[in-house]
Amino acid sequence: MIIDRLYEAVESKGHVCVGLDTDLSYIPEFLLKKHTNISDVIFEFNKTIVDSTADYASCFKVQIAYYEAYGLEGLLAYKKTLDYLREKKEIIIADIKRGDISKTAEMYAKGHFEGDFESDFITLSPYMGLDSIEPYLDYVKNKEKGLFVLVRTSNEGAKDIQFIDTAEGEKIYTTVGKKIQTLGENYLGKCGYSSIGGVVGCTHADEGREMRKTHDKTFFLIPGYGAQGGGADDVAPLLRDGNGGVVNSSRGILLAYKKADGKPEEFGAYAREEAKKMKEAIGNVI
Ligand SMILES: O=c1ccn([C@@H]2O[C@H](COP(=O)(O)O)[C@@H](O)[C@H]2O)c(=O)[nH]1
Repeated sequence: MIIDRLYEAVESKGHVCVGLDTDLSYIPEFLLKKHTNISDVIFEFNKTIVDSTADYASCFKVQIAYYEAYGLEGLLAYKKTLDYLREKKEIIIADIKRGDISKTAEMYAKGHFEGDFESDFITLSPYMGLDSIEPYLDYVKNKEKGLFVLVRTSNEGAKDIQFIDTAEGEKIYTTVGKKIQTLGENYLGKCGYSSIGGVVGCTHADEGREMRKTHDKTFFLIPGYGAQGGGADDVAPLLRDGNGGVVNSSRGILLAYKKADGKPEEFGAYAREEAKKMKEAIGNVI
């Protein structure tokens, strides 16, 4: 099961998941000038970030929106980035947040678990129900692939829907979390966690703490660290026995050189330092 690979990567390298949310405005001027096409610019930036942070990262999350935004050139950069990560044997989470009727989901599964855009894990929205997740399950069971389903997201507006009380007297996100854990029990790895994980932001630590208690088999993808205000203390309640989740930081790592007012040529070194600091900060509180 793919979750065993991720669990082992956390054991050996820590919890940091580097987010490759590469907006052109994050890329230093010297790199923008060096190439004539966008795909090469984005890819060289990503390659430097990957090479610089890999020692401290258990996985990389590639947010597809940042690539789709640049059309075909962006998608070419997306593919080159995935190929490079695979070549380096890094674990790839494609943040695609899909959710659709099962026939369409079959095509999303094929598109992101096979071919040009193949990744190890993808993110899904559960809004359309469990039948929208069904088409991915064969890949989870037989093809070493995994899912992270949105449960309690990191954004402020998460409350608008995820906090609505259900007829059973619990919040929608609680119900979703339970359904994901129940479904996931059919896809457990040797590590005790399921290859069907949940997305739980670290910007609301109290709910996270509750969820961790009941979700003993659900591995968490935890966004919200750094740019969204989450820190190591907020992450700790979401982890369990030193494992159980990976923590994403995108802008915090990609833009570390700008925040420090550092030399643009050294953006990789700043990203590395930030990933190292993050790994250590989380390591110190768990
Ligand atoms: O609840 C969620 C789910 C996904 N995200 C994604 O994570 C990163 C966060 O980026 P930062 O720059 O570290 O804030 C981004 O790709 C989001 O789409 C999330 O933030 N919250």
